[in-house]
Amino acid sequence: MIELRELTKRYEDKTAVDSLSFAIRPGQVTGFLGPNGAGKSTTMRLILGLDRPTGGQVLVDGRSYAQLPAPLTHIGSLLEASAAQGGRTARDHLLWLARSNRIPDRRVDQVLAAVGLQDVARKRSGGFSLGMGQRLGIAAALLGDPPVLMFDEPVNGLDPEGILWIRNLMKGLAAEGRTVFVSSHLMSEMALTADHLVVIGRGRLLADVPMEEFIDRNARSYVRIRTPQPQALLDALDSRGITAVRAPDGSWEVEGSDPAAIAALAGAGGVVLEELSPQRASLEEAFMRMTADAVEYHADATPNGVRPAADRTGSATTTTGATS
Ligand SMILES: Nc1ncnc2c1ncn2[C@@H]1O[C@H](COP(=O)(O)OP(=O)(O)OP(=O)(O)O)[C@@H](O)[C@H]1O
Repeated sequence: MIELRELTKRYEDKTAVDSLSFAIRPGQVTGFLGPNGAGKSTTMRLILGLDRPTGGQVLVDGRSYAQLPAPLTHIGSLLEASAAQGGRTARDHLLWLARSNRIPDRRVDQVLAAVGLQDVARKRSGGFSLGMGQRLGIAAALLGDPPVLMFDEPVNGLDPEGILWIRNLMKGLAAEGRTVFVSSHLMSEMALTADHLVVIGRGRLLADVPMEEFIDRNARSYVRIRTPQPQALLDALDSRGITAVRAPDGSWEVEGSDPAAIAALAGAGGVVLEELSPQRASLEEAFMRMTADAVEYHADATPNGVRPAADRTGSATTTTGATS
């Protein structure tokens, strides 16, 4: 378990992490989301003792990182910026880490095999591709067989097979009862991987909820219906006080009713249906809605960055004030 208590980090006049309190629990994958500059990497660095908090504290299995006798056996991590020394072979890099954490040498070959790098174990990591480098970083995280794992943007640079591998790895680690904390900007991937979400914006906690609840609370779900008999459909729905709204593409949308209930009403009214499909909001949609006010860096929506003249008056777009 990782526990943050009123954790705060200020850099001069910038508050990167603002009184964050939450717990990352074992047995599930917890996704860590936030717009650019929200404070995710800073939070992860504080968890690993790479930065000193301005206020509050963070504990890994009840102790601060500095109090952990062999840290890699308590928490394994892959940070975006973490890199092996390019002149060393993959195996030597891991051996060096293992020995400084009292981990037996044989574990090095186990983790190299676990991440699929056994064939290049004796090659210098400087020549590795981005994906191979990520795999080496993950091997290092797994080295101490730790109960807590933390990954910052782990799928960066990985091909589809690598992304699937990471997803299954994380789910597997959580299923073993470990604490898995992962940040990513890839919403579709996060939706497939995480059970729980922690969302921050401008250093502050915005949400700490199960994935399903986050989507349900922050985005719209509805049933989409297509019929050649719209009036008959509206009448059938109206008999139960259900309202359908016409979408621009000619379909009808009903919120707050399940497809089975609508099918039963349509069937009873003899209404022909060409489509009846539940439309579940995406994590991306929910995330955009929740963090709209916490986004510091907005880009113009136009392809060349030049807004249409009509849009150039008033206070619209570009960058909002970044103070918190
Ligand atoms: N060493 C530092 N000195 C000054 N400001 C910093 C430092 N590190 C981070 N910041 C600032 O703190 C804020 C949070 O940065 P951080 O890198 O933690 O965000 P993030 O959520 O990881 O962003 P991204 O998604 O873009 O990686 C940013 O405004 C950043 O500019």
